[in-house]
Amino acid sequence: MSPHIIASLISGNSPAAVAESPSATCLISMPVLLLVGIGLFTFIVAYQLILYPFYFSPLRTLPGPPLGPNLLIGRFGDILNGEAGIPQREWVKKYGKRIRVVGPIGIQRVIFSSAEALQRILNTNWISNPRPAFMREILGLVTGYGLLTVTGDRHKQMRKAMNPAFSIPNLTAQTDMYYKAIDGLIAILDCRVKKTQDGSSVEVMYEWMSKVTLDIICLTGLGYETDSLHIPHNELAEAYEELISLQTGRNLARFIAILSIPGISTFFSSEFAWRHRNFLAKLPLLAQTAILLDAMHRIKAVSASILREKMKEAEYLENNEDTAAKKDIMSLLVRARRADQKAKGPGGGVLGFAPYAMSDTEMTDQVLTFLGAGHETTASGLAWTLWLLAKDPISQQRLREEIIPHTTMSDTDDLRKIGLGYRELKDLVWLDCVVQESLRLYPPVPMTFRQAASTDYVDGVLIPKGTLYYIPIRVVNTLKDIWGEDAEEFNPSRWLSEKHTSSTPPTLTFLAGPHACIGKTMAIIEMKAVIAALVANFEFSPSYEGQEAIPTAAVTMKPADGMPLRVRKV
Ligand code: HEM
Repeated sequence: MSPHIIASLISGNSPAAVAESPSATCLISMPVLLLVGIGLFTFIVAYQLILYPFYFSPLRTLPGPPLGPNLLIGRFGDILNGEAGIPQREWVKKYGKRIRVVGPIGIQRVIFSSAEALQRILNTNWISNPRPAFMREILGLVTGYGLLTVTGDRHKQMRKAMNPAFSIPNLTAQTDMYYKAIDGLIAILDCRVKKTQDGSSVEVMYEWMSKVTLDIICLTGLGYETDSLHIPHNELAEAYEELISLQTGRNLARFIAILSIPGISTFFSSEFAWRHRNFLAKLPLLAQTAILLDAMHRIKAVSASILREKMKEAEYLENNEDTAAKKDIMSLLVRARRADQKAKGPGGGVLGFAPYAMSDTEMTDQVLTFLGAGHETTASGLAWTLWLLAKDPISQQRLREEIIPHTTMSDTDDLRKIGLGYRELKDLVWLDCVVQESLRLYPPVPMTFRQAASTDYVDGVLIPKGTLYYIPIRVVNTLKDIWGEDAEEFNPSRWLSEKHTSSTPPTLTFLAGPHACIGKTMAIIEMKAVIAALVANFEFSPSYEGQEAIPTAAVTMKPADGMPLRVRKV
């Protein structure tokens, strides 16, 4: 129906008369168009928020929590205000292992927690269930567009190129590199404890863990000395501190909303955006983005310079046949790339196709990925382990008794040095039980997402293309039918039983399938080395009566209060 006819119906004039009077057409048709627009908008909103999820979606028959008091945000409020993974755990307990949750603006998430369903999503059909775009955009901005953001064939190639650098022989060769930072931390804590009158000091343990893990990952991953334990103003340490301070659930929700604007992540990655960050900071909602851009710019500059150094070094080693080659992961990758290029010749891969070799940009992105993926996760894992030991003095003492025979007392100070290698750390049974149990109960990455790229049947449920899967890492790690009635309690002894000493631990802490954490073994060995040295020298207890842990999660699950603990020399 043309606007003239609508206008004539309203005004009572003939359509022709209305058509001849442009001002009348304009006056009358505008409110009508406005009404039609409002009607259409209301319909779209109602369809998205209510009609589709509750009357048309094939997922509507799945059990799950009711929509909640606020139509616009769905159950998102519970997730934002609750402890990481806990609202989901309660829903799984109440509604079962296949549930649907309606989140903000009617977006549906499906939570599967059976082994079969997760196997299908993460392993068998991993290519059709990639990380969703919003997640790749966020990870790309803070950890570079490396292994964490690619999928399919590109991921397969990149992972194949990187796997050798994470092999057991390489990790074994690296273990002694941990101890410079670990010994530094022990000496600092000792000094702080000695300064107090009662021989005990309250230390914000997450901060110390963040520093020691940054120093270790920089040295083992990049061959770069940060020494953030002694030099708090180290440029990399400062930039990461800023990034970590941005990690709150609310900021994450804000970033997801902003990054859903098409093209915005390319803009944020540009030099132009960084140069105009002060202007961006003044715009509503973008203040945090400006801080993020600035921190990432500084981290990228350091990463690029590290890579340049590595390339020079690799060239020098080739020409001088030096045997003292560096053992850090980045040096190994750079040397492997040169060897590969040399063997196949320029453009001379199989059947004339260019062989796969990471570009310089991809290599810089891997530097960022190691720093982003390997630093905070391990720091969180360590802080939670110390917390659990502080609450369980018997397990803590048992651990000390296991470790002390493997230590030596230093001649210069009264500190115990451990210096244990890969194999010895792996063989300490109670240490293994404690670390595995802590990673089960407080997984540093409590959940992740996948998105169905095509329609599929999972666990008998028709999953439409585009459906978001919430991968419930913390929920699966504490399922009572797998772990027993004490599934939500800290009980390291459970790892002594035969059932749990099989080579495949049934936790999802490092995920499963082709995207499972490449740094798993490295992280576990590093955690063991740090915990062993700390517990051999110090006793940890809660810093005040009635202290509770407050896990907060954006990407990693950290203690909201930084985990203050009382530290006393043993
Ligand atoms: C306790 C410490 C750690 C935990 C709990 C952890 C956990 C995880 C999880 C859950 C994922 C899968 C994320 C997803 O697909 O959505 C992952 C992937 C990854 N992690 Fe870790 N991680 C830890 C330490 C490390 C370390 C030390 C490194 C490297 C130096 C590292 C490098 C990576 C990389 C590169 C990926 C992407 C793997 C791929 O997609 O192929 N992580 N990690």
